[in-house]
Amino acid sequence: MSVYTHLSASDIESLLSHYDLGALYDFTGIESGVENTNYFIDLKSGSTQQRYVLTLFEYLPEETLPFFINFTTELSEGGIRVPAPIRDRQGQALHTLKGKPCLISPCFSGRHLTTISAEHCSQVGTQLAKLHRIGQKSSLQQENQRGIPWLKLQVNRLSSLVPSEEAGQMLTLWQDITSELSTYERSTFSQLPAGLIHGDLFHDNVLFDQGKITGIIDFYNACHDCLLYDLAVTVNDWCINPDLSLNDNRLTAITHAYSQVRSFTPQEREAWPLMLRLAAFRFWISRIITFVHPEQEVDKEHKENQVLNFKDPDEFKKMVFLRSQENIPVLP
Ligand SMILES: Nc1ncnc2c1ncn2[C@@H]1O[C@H](COP(=O)(O)OP(=O)(O)OP(=O)(O)O)[C@@H](O)[C@H]1O
Ligand SMILES: N[C@@H](CCO)C(=O)O
Repeated sequence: MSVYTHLSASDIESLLSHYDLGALYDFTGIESGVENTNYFIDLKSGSTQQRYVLTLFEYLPEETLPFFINFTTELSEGGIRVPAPIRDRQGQALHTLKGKPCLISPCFSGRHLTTISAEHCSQVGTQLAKLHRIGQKSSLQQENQRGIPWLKLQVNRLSSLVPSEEAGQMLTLWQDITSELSTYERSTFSQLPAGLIHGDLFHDNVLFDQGKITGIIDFYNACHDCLLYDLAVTVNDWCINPDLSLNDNRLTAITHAYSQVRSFTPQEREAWPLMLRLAAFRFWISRIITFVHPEQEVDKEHKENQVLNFKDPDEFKKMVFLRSQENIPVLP
């Protein structure tokens, strides 16, 4: 279970003393999740009971959190259902508990999907495009911490840590991607629409209740980057067959719904196949670092926190190969 920092009722009550949300009635550690400690906290105010999510940040430094607080607040004000943190009596969202930064957020009903349909993908496409429209207008700043320079650094570091056959595959795939990128560099890529993106819109970060999206969570990879990259990350998780190839129906549903809100540019259509490979490569590398070589994470302070929910890096290695071989449908 991914509760790395254990809290008592009095720990939570000391935090709640800054807010007017009600009295602690119950609390439960949340088992899913990888990086942070999350608790459901049930509060009672008069005869009303309300559930919130308390997140303790195990790795993210405190100074990075205002961006996530402000971005989710902008999105929420723009009508997207995201967990904009709740502010205390002084208007402050960020607190510290047991030496770790923490936030209280609204809790959405429902669960993430275990079976994904084209209709679900259509809803996600619409919400992602709306999120991007807000993200394009935002003046908030946040670099992609896992962009091209990071990938380059990690490929170099990991090639001496992973088995030699895998190191060879990693270098070859990376060279293929970067050489294709360099041919695009001046024209296509520099002209791709960019803005703030979610960065990790896997299906376990979207909650559904009775077939409808109730909330998009986990903005801790949000940053400024190409909007198309965010769609590629999303498609590589939502629109795949069991063999990881692209599922045509779901892909059509997500891309058409997206394009109803924000039209794709000719440069985006051209860059799409490469973007799918780049997005798959990014998660291959981050999964190796998180799950196979966690000692490579920059923050050494928390290395006693063994990662509890394993995600297989090899799925994404296989996907990078597949995306360069399969026929990629043109964007609408
Ligand atoms: N606002 C929310 N409303 C309802 N449930 C939530 C909310 N935030 C988190 N959860 C629940 O907590 C689980 C873990 O949250 P999350 O995915 O943010 O974990 P994490 O460890 O912070 O991130 P990651 O898994 O990407 O490392 C979710 O799968 C969901 O079940
Ligand atoms: N969504 C990521 C984990 C959290 O960033 C993955 O599946 O590798």
